[in-house]
Amino acid sequence: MMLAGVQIVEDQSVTYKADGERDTPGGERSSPSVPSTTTQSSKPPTPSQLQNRGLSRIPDKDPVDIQFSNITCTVSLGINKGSKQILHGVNGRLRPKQLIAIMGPSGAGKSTLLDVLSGYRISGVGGAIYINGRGRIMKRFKKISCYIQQDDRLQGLLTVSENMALAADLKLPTTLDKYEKGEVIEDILSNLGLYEHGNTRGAQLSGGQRKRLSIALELINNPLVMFLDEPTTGLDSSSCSQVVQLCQSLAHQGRTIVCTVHQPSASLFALFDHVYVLAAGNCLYQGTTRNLVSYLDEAGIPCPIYHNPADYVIEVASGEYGDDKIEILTTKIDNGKAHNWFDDPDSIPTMETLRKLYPLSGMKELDAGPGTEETSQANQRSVLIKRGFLKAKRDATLTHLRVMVNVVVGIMLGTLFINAGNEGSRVLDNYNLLFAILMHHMMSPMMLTILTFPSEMSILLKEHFNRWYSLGSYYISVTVVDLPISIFSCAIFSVIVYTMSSQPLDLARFAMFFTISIYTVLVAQSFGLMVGAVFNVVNGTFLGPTLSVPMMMFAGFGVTLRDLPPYLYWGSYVSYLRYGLEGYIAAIYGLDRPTLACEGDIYCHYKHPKVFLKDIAMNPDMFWWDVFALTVTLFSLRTAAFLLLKWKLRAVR
Ligand SMILES: Nc1ncnc2c1ncn2[C@@H]1O[C@H](COP(=O)(O)OP(=O)(O)OP(=O)(O)O)[C@@H](O)[C@H]1O
Repeated sequence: MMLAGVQIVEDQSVTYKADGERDTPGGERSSPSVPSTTTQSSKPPTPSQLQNRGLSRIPDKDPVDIQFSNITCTVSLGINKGSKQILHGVNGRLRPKQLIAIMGPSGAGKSTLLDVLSGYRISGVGGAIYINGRGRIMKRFKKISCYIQQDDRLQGLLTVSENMALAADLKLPTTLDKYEKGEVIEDILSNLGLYEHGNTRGAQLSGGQRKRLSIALELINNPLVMFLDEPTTGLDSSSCSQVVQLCQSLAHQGRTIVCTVHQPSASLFALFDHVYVLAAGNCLYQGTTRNLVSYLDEAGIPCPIYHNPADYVIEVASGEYGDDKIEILTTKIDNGKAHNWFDDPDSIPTMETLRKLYPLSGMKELDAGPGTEETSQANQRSVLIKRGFLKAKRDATLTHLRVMVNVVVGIMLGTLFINAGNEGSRVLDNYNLLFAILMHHMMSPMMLTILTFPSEMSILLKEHFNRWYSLGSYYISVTVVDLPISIFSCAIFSVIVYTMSSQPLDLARFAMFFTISIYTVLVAQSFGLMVGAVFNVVNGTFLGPTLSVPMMMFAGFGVTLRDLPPYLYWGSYVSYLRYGLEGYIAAIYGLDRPTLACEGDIYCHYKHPKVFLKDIAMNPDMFWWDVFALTVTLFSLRTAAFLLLKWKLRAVR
């Protein structure tokens, strides 16, 4: 069988032809200038090779046939800017045991179609998707499918083996013991050529290895349908063919594998069984890879000899040969309704036949189980906590730098305000120190969260969509993992600054001081989480500090609470910094602190703490009220951050 300039021979290997006519068996010659590219590495595996290479866990469930009809996708362009339709009622059929490429020029809607088919995109989507003849039920479909997005969202701090082991703990039934899970992991890693890289961290893998690890992670629960967005982007030709050959062997084992590809080389193109070509949201062709050239011929847009048909069809789709050609092809394929270019189109079962072939009773097992995820919430939490601590141990920013910053800032503030805590003439200095401590506890955890959470967010989106865990389990684990690190860094900072600045050496006062410090850290972090969950790094970095300014204004530091205009007094109730500052004052100057010592004979206005407290209009007896207000703020912000995360997980789709 010939594609233009590319021959697909019996064993599906690819050779270029120097010249000559199409479909003339035996008439092919190799050109010295265009050498034969049939090499072992580009050769797709033969059936026996496949048996050796494929995963030993061949899917034991029914293969999946996907049909979609009249799919539209419309996105809003913003307030008063109208909307844009990306997909214009496309139709198609994705047959099982096939590797299917969705192709088209940039902006044609490939990723959008994949998002819709995988169920990732839900807003603005119209049309119908049928799975084995029945309307797609998302909960059921998610159990048999996975979506691997273009950017590899991997845990860079964990090694390949750790990534796999933790994924196995989340995705395989808890009834399997570690040896059984280990066998699954070994099988996948060996087949994907990653076994030797088991001890390499995710961040240190090459592009091709990262892509293979992304696939390996999703293969753990043996999905029947895999959607891959641009799995070859950014890879060299050898890595590209490795990844596509891998997809091909997985497909031929009984899975339905759909990939978007940009502009595959002829040899890569030949590895796909089926192609679905899009142009500006319309279908130009669907059928076997081999039939593409004949299709173009028949449509009167023949592919020139020596031209890679994949390149040619993309040139046509991008309108290089005129928009009328796009229209001709869209009409010819009936926007994806026609199946004439499939192999043996008459044997393609109808929806009714499929329903009979795969009766509803077969879904019983699939529908069993209470949750969407594979394992219980308790198991998800414990695995995520384990993963969180492993990451925290190695995280240079969130853990090591954070502890270092607390030590360094503690020493700096301690040096700057040395002995200010017990000196009657330096009460105002000490007041400044307490405010500076409050600022430190507010800014560093908030900014750290705003800067680091958006990258976590993309992993959360992928893993949550692919049913690794629920948002609740994730959120609890994040909170649990962070708590000891926050307590540890806050404790170090507090001890350093408290002792260096000579605050009263009284355990009760230190405990009060530390309680307010840790509350401030946790509240600021929750605020950062809220901002980080909704905004990207750039907007978050701007909004976090900007939104914190009113909190500082209402803390009672620059303008005392007494001097706040009555119409702005409400601000002091919502500012957690007000409770923080009041709490610090209660810890240091409350509890009937005796008169302070004054150095020399100078006049010490504030050597009587009561005078100072009166001037700053703060009541030292409000400590427990402050703690209560901070507790309420903490729980409110944590709940708000959770709800915003939940909203975001849906809103991005
Ligand atoms: N949320 C959105 N808002 C506005 N336009 C969008 C949105 N999402 C996608 N588009 C537009 O829809 C078109 C199709 O996008 P899509 O990402 O599906 O294309 P693609 O074929 O995958 O392109 P590429 O190969 O470059 O990734 C593009 O013009 C894109 O700008």
